[in-house]
Amino acid sequence: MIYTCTLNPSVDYILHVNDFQLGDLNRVSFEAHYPGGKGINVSRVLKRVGVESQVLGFIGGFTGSYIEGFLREEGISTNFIRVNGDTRINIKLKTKSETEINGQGPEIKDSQFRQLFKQVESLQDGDILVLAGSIPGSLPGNLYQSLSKLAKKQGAKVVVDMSGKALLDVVKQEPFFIKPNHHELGEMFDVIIETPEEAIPYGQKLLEFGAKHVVISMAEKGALLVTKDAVYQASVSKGTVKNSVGAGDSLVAGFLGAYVQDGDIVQAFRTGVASGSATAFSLELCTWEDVQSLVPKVEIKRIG
Ligand SMILES: Nc1ncnc2c1ncn2[C@@H]1O[C@H](COP(=O)(O)OP(=O)(O)OP(=O)(O)O)[C@@H](O)[C@H]1O
Ligand SMILES: O=P(O)(O)OC[C@@]1(O)O[C@H](CO)[C@@H](O)[C@@H]1O
Repeated sequence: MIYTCTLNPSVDYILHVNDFQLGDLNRVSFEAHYPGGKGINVSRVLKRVGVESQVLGFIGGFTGSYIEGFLREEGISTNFIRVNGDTRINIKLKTKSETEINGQGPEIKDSQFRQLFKQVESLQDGDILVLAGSIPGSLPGNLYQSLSKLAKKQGAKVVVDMSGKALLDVVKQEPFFIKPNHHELGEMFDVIIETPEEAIPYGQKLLEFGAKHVVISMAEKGALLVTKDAVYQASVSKGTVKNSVGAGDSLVAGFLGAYVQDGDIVQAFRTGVASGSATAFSLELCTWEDVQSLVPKVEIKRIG
């Protein structure tokens, strides 16, 4: 079973404003809201590509109930831990560019935090645990490291999608797959990474530190897959970007979904990249049809 863990879920409130004026009253031309948070997005896309998963994490209040109900309607299994405060609302403002304002999220108490460890302790050999998104301020910063260690002890594979230097400690737990974007990779090593050539040596460092497969996503420039045997580059097809929120999560879901279905890493990479682009070209998360139409258009070449 695949378990996705979102420590700080959100309701994503999407607003399109044609001619946004800071400090003025602006009227929206389009608005929508969806459950959000990286692990939740991964589970929603997995469902669309035909792979079941269970969503773990902390939710609270009316926003938490909305998320739980929405996922239930989509037929996605959840095992949330309830907290006292309200799950956050994250604003995604699309004007000429995209601006995101993410909330802090509710406080998580020790007793609630221990329940999550119990859930991870019950993972079994062959399970996959996806740890994705930011760690709320009330939880220890090294939480992904401890959860990865525990999951590994249970025989589960771990997938991590997080930003910040803490990923350098998490990779010591030998995650099966990590997906920094090129900015996050640069931040980890205090360098600026603009091109695939600049990214490769740092992807290889993450392998040396313990990660098994590293995908470095580079938005419209595609992505790189770095493994111990080879480096692959994927180029993405051109399209009109409608919403890039969740593109990285869709890459993770497409990769995992294809991997659990046929075990081929390069094909998983191709499906992951197609899924990321399919989401970027949609108003919401990608559908199975969107992904299928882009898979043949992803060009992959071995460059190392
Ligand atoms: N403008 C775009 N055109 C085509 N494909 C895109 C575009 N933006 C993103 N993608 C696809 O989505 C994948 C992930 O995008 P990106 O590198 O922006 O991840 P991310 O920073 O984790 O995204 P986010 O945090 O917004 O979910 C890319 O590898 C690519 O396949
Ligand atoms: O604040 P975090 O946890 O880093 O990111 C949360 C978030 O921006 O990530 C998702 C897109 O990847 C959105 O659904 C959600 O609002």
